[in-house]
Amino acid sequence: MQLFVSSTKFSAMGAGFDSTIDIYLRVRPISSGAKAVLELNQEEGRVTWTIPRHVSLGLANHQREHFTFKFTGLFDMESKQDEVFQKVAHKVVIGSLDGYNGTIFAYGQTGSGKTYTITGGSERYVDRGIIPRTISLIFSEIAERSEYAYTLHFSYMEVYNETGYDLLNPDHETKALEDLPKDFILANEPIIANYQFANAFRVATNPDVHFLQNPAGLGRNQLNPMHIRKSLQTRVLRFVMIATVTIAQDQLPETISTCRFAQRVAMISNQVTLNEEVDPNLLIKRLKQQIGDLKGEIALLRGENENRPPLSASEIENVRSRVIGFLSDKGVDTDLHCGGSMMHIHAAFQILKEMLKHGETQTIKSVQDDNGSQVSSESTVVKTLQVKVSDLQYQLQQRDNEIQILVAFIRKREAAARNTVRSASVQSLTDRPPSTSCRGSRTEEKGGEMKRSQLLAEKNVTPRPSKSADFHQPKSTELDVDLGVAKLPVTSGREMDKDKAFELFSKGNDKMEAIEENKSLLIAMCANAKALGEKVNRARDRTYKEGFSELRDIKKEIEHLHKLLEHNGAQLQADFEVYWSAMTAAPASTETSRKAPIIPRLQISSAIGPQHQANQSSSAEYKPLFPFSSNSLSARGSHCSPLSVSDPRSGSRGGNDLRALALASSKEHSKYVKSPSSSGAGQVLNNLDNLLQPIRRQQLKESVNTAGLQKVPLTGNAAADADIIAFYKARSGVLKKVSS
Ligand SMILES: Nc1ncnc2c1ncn2[C@@H]1O[C@H](COP(=O)(O)OP(=O)(O)OP(=O)(O)O)[C@@H](O)[C@H]1O
Repeated sequence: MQLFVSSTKFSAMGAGFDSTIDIYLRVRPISSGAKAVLELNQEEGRVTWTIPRHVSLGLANHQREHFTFKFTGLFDMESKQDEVFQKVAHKVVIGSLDGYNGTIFAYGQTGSGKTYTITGGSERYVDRGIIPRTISLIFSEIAERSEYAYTLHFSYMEVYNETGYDLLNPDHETKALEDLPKDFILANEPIIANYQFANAFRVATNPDVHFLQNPAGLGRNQLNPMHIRKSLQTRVLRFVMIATVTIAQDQLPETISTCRFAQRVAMISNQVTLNEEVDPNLLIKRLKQQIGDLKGEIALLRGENENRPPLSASEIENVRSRVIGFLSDKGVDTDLHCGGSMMHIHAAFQILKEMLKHGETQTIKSVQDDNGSQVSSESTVVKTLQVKVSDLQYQLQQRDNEIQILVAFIRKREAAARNTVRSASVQSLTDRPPSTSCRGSRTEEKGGEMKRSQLLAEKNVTPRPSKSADFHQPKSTELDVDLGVAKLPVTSGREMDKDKAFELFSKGNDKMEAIEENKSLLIAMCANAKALGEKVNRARDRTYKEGFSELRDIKKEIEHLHKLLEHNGAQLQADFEVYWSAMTAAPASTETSRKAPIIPRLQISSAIGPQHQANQSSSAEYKPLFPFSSNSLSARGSHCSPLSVSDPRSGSRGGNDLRALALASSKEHSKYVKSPSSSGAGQVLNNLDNLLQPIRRQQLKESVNTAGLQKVPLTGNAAADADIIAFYKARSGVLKKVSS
């Protein structure tokens, strides 16, 4: 899928859905001093321009006073970049992630705000345009869509009439469109090095994103419908278009022409289809499965594959209960699923036949008894009763199963308890001479009780005390021993079967009861502790994750702001160099100072921070605030810096040269601006990195564990480790594929 963001409308999101192209109108604020001649009225998506008569008289279109155009939406002079993005681009970007190509295209006369809308203003963060906001949205969306893997290709091109050139290619070679690879829009290699968001691409998961930028100065006359069709074919016609206009008097004809053009574009029908690229292996697997299913169905219909033994009684019962369920269901659409073979189907019909016969007998009986009035109700009652019986049988079976499980469980517990108590009690019983009492000595018994209490106290469990610490006194030491409940014939303690003796001994013994009770308590508490532990872990994971993604987003924003500040700083310094050269080269006449247009820019730029101003006046030891080298800045090319110093819109390459010159000499004069190492943003980023580090480590560890890659040699460096793990995961994927 591709998303083109270019200096133009696209709205339809449904597969195979026909729609017209959405056209938005954006009105640029007029410059101070310019005269607004158009009155803008908006109602129900219609925009009406009212031109005062004295203005319209000067127009070539014969004194029309009203023009009415229809747009999907209007952004007036007050509209902010965020609003434009949310209304125009958000759905297109999300649509591109869902598999629909998307194009956002700004169209309008020179200076009407195409670049401002698409790329954004270069000085204030809030002024960032559709491209940077799109990139942010794509990355935050794919972070949420962990079930998909995305690969992002990014290109940045200028298309001017029939030529285009790659803004990310350092040689900036201009080529005719037909000389560019035919699929240049589809398959540009990821060119990211020069773009300020390059770091973000480390994530390496994204949809194809293509950004097109029309050149400075490209107006309505150069980019007409003919060029659109020839250059970018239907692909570009799947778009959202933003028509940019100004209501200044001198732009009036262009504004009206832009609106007319927009109306024509709005009439183009736009068909959007879902791009689905399926992994060939997955497709083969899916088709094989389909073939298997179809073969099974054919065999079933032909009555083949029935060389299996006849249905067992329980299988027939199963079919019967399904048939009963089917008949008792009141829904008309209910299906009868009686099993996977012809035999099952035959059995179902057989059962139905029996039931029908049975119903007939009942009917005949009923007719004889009652002369017909109860026929249907009686057969219904029979059916209902049959259903109930079958239900009850089923429930009985369930209960039986549960009882079996419980009995097995209790037996297991009893055996465990026997082992514990036997070592403490039975041992003393059998080791003692037969003439002595079977009761243990008080000291031993107390000792045993103490151990149990200590154990339970350590586990923080309140034990149930035994009713009596003593065993019953024996009535006879010769023939039998009174164990309170059971009489145990004694010939010799040593000859007695130990297990049997213990069983009889412990039966009804209140100590045994206490042990059982305390044991259940312990089990319950363990289960509770386990549940609580899991709950705590879940809560902790959730909090960590939420906190982490919030921190990561904030960090992204701060990094961006930081870069923006650096960039603005470099501009400021360059502007200052130009200003300084001009001031030092020319004689300092009052006239020159009055004409110098650069001074207000210095004042604006100094708004970077009051601290900067204070430092400037208090010390001569300043380092550059934004230490771009002249090389690094010129390598960024025209897409990274405005073209001129005094007027960012002038588009003059001369302005660029001036800046390059200024930057070359900026090292010498860099003392006027403060070092970034002490800047607040740098500090905040460091702090955030420190905060994110342990969480990243934890995430890395988790991803290693999840992937079963515990033996992967890691370096301790988060970025390097992430690459190593990605490599190992890819490798194990390939091995799996090869082995399958
Ligand atoms: N909505 C707006 N709010 C504030 N300033 C704006 C707005 N639109 C445009 N501008 C400013 O107006 C000037 C011209 O805008 P921009 O460069 O975007 O025009 P353009 O249509 O791209 O022109 P060209 O076709 O010559 O490249 C710039 O200084 C820009 O910052």
